[in-house]
Amino acid sequence: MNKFKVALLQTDVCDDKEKNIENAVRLIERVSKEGADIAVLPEMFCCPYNSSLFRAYGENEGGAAYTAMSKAAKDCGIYVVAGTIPELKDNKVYNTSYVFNRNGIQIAKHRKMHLFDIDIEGGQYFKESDTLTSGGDVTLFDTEFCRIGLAICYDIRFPELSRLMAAEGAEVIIYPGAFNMTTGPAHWELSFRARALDNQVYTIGVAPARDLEAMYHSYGNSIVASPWGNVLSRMDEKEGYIIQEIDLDYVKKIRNELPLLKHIRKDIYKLLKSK
Ligand SMILES: O=C(O)CCC(=O)C(=O)O
Repeated sequence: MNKFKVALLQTDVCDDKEKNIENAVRLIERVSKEGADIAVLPEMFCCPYNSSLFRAYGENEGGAAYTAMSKAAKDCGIYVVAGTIPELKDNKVYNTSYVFNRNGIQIAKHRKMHLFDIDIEGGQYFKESDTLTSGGDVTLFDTEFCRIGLAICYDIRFPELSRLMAAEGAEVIIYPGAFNMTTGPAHWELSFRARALDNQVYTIGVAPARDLEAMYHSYGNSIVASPWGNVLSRMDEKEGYIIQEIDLDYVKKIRNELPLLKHIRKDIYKLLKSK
């Protein structure tokens, strides 16, 4: 099985958690009927992207959003990368992505590792660390197709993380994300292309649709970049979805023709996990 289809669900996110969940389920059902194998939701798909709201919209593992995503995966027989959900645990809040297999069983969980604390003059300010706690694990999961790496938005800016995932066998890396109107136009596509090119993987980014009434303006532009570094699919800012075929033979072809990963000089430098 060298090919599979991934659906990027660029959802509208409103201030009603239940409506956001229903909307996600509706789109999962739709893309599963169109033959998608994996459905990917955006970062904070059930919660407005606003630090002060994460706790109020949060839930323990097994809460309403979690359960609905697991059920949708099982009902539709599709993998669901459940964007991210604010996860409550021991009085902390994490920005967490869960993955469910075709039976609705959780097979992976990534807590955002790099918190998005930025202050760009005349542009975007955001401080996730006001309310969020960072995760500490590199996350990969296996499907019948290939091994897939999972990270969240700002995590893409740290090339060591994607290189670790490629070294551990990832051929695809998925990033639920939500860049903004300052950094999105400047760095979103570039980051997805760069991580894809460096590691000779497919990179997939899924963002919420843009809502100009919201406090945070998502850039949208959900994207798939190829192991050659070009863009295969890219949306605009509106709600919708795309289904992109992923060809794993192409990963092998690129890695054979331009063997970057074999040419790493491990005798001179090494990337080490510190735990
Ligand atoms: O890295 C960026 O510019 C945006 C990151 C972001 O929005 C996030 O991590 O949620």
